[in-house]
Amino acid sequence: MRKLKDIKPLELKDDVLYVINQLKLPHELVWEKLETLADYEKAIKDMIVRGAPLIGIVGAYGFYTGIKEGIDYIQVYERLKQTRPTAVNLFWALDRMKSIYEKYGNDLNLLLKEAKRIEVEDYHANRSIGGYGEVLIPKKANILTHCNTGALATAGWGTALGIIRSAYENDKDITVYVDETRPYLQGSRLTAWELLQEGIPHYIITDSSAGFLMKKGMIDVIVVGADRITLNGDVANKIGTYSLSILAKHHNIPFYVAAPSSSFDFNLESGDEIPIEERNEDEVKNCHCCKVAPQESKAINYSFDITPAENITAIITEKGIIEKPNKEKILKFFGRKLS
Ligand SMILES: CSC[C@@H](O)[C@@H](O)C(=O)COP(=O)(O)O
Repeated sequence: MRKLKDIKPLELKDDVLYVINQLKLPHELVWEKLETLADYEKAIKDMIVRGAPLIGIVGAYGFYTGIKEGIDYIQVYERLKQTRPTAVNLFWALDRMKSIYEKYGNDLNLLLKEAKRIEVEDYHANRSIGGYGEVLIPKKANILTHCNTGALATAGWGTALGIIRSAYENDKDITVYVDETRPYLQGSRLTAWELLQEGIPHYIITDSSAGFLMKKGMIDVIVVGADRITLNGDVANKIGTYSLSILAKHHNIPFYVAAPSSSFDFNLESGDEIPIEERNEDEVKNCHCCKVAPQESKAINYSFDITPAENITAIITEKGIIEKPNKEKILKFFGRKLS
């Protein structure tokens, strides 16, 4: 069994949260101190922290911080809810914090405990997803992944990248093909950085190379994460995931989605109902400080897309695997009734 590093994107010290500034990676490892509710709002909005599970965890600590500042709890809840619209984990975590407040009042100890619990549960969920998922990875495999779903996007280890970590930990002979993931470059900046830390063999590829690599037989399996999964098994994830799922279907390559239960939205029937974040067009026209397009051109910058359930081979959760997901299977899996 190989020994892997434990990368943590956040650390609580003397009641104050420190997070890795993901805008500065891979060139600089800078820790930011989040001291006020406004710091938390900015960190999530500006993507200093990102990744569905991580923004849920940071949101929970943000709720605690807002209450500590003496701000009305509904205001704290609403302000944090407005930071990013697509990943349901943020709303799920804020609902947990709000219900603790409504039950016990502003008991800061209890609120901090709940935020820590959300963090620890996520780490364990990832290890479990890794355990279930790595069984699906052949002994020798070329794996394609999109965006960053690793330690940096979660409380540690990761979801889709957690499966890759677990496969490598279990001595599998794997090579990872990392979509660079335009425009924010979560793949080339963050996933490649994590794989380097672990010594996992990998190649960064341009997003548009994925189809050609599949055609050439260079990809055995695709694993991606999720920002929200609806009752019928549709998945919102980083823009480009939908195209990958079509390519996977065409080339008959297994397409797996890895996500904790906190990514499921039982209130929505299908992916059509998921609010899709549109970010500033400048992110497309400028790559960090470098202008890569005429500034007078308009650009479209949807941050996520929807992959229909029919394109998904299986969803891997911390509770087990849902093969060929649909509403009936998802309700049965979570022990919920049809409404
Ligand atoms: C475990 S992270 C799963 C998803 O959140 C991830 O694939 C993704 O789309 C992240 O988007 P981001 O815009 O970087 O927050």
